[in-house]
Amino acid sequence: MIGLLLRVLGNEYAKPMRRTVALMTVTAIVEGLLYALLVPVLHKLFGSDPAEAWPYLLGFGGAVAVYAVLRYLSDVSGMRVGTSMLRGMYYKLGDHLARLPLGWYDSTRVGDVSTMASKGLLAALGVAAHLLAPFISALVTPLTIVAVMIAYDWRLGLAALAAAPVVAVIQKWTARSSAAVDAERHERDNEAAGRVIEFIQAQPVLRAGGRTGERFGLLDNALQDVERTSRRTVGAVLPGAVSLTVTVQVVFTLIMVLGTYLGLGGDIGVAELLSILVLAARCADPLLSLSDIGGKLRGARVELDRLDTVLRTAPLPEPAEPVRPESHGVEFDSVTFKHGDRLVFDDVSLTVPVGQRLAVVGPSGAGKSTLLQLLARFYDVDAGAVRIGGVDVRSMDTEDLMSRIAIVFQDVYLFDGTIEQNVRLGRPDATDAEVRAAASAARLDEVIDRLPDGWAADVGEGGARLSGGERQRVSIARALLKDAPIVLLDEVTSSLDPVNEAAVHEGIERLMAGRTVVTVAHRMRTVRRADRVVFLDGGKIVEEGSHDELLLQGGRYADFWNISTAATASG
Ligand SMILES: Nc1ncnc2c1ncn2[C@@H]1O[C@H](COP(=O)(O)OP(=O)(O)OP(=O)(O)O)[C@@H](O)[C@H]1O
Repeated sequence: MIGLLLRVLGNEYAKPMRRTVALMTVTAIVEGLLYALLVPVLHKLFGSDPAEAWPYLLGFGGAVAVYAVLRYLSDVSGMRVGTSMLRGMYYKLGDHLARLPLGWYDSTRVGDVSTMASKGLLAALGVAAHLLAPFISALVTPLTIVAVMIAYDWRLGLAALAAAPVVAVIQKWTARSSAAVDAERHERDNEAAGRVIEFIQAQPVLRAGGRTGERFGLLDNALQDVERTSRRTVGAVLPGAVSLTVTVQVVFTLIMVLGTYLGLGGDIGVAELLSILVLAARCADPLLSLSDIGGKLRGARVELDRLDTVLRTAPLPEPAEPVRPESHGVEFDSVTFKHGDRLVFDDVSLTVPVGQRLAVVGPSGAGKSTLLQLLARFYDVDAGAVRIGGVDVRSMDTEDLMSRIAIVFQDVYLFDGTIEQNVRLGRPDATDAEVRAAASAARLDEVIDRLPDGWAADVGEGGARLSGGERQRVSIARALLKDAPIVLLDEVTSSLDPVNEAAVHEGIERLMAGRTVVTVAHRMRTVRRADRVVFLDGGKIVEEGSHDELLLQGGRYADFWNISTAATASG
């Protein structure tokens, strides 16, 4: 477990961790010796002169004081290591997430990463701060007591020691039988958490569609799964917990019977027997807590394993000697790309010369958005190359690549902050005048004028306080401020109101001016203004030319537009 923690976090924590474990072990030994001091105390108290117990009682008091100090120090040390690990883990996870390919972030990751950043990291903290000390104490204190018992009366000591292998076997057995269920339980918990988020987010759609019952069903199923796996977890752990309790009770009874036998035979006195029984009882408590601590440690292990898996996910390789392109034409050279088993591009080639506009059209699922994603290196291609200014994007430094591309997606994400902060993300070092110029070019100024707090208006989480068209305008202002030579645009499919539509269109025209542009196009006027159009389907470019040429050809593109325009007209 500690090995896993150190692997996940890095070896810089090895030294403080070793120190903490050593301190906790010494504390546990002192705790065991403390109980051992009860033997002479009881011996003297039941002896001929009970006053002789005083020096031992004072010694006991001193030992309690030493133990208290050690306990304090080891708890503080555990807490310190835990919190510094938590901080380190946050940074490590944050740095790593920032380097993972953007394609890694599909919708299922949100739940995973948020669970990891909360439960996973707290598990790491918990191991050092809360679980390690009781775990070490539960193992070392009884062993120390047994050592004292052996020194005192080897027969009774050995009887107590007999518990050790049985306890070890039970612990191993419980760990093994619960491992699979623990992992499944974790999956189910995550799934249920995801369903709850989905259920909350989908409320407007569900209510509008009157399908709340069905969705409740999905959530119900997930919760029932959680309940089922919880029951299985209890089923897997219970035999171990019961066996542990029974073993401890059996050994205790054995010591009592053996002690009574030895006492009756005159081998040991009442005081000795009483002392041994007190020691045996002190052994039992920490041993019994082992099953509880073991369960918590196993839970922490599952979280740490998942964290480890994410941290081992390789970021896209960075070139040793990055190349900086001189110009900004873009090119797909015999690109083949798969999403899992789905072949999205099969040997696709296209070029967009500097300053030209390419519109990408095709049926749903044809790979239009993926084309933009490959240009921005969300993923690496499986064969062929994507080039910018003749340079393979894999040979470019990622930061450099991203600085040359402005992306406007359909779904705009805004951070919970002011409009100004959100626009400034495009270029954090821009002057106020530049930010305002970009906002006005994106027709965002009229939105700002309407809002009571103007520039300082808070957009809410995800931009919830703005309309879809207004969010688009913020995103266009961001892209304008960035002033990148390449623009990738995923045109909004949902219809905007006429005012927003005109404003968004105007902003986009300004954004595209003089830049190399690749647009996923859904509107006739976007396609008309493009220099060239490609029609994607079945992993290939099936038609290519200007809008007018393609319409004249009367092929797939013409059919596609006739159907879409008829649908728009009738809608
Ligand atoms: N993250 C992903 N994991 C697996 N498959 C994916 C992923 N993203 C997209 N796909 C698949 O790749 C194919 C192309 O998807 P893409 O989103 O590029 O299509 P599109 O032409 O933009 O579709 P639409 O017009 O509906 O947005 C689809 O079959 C889709 O199911």
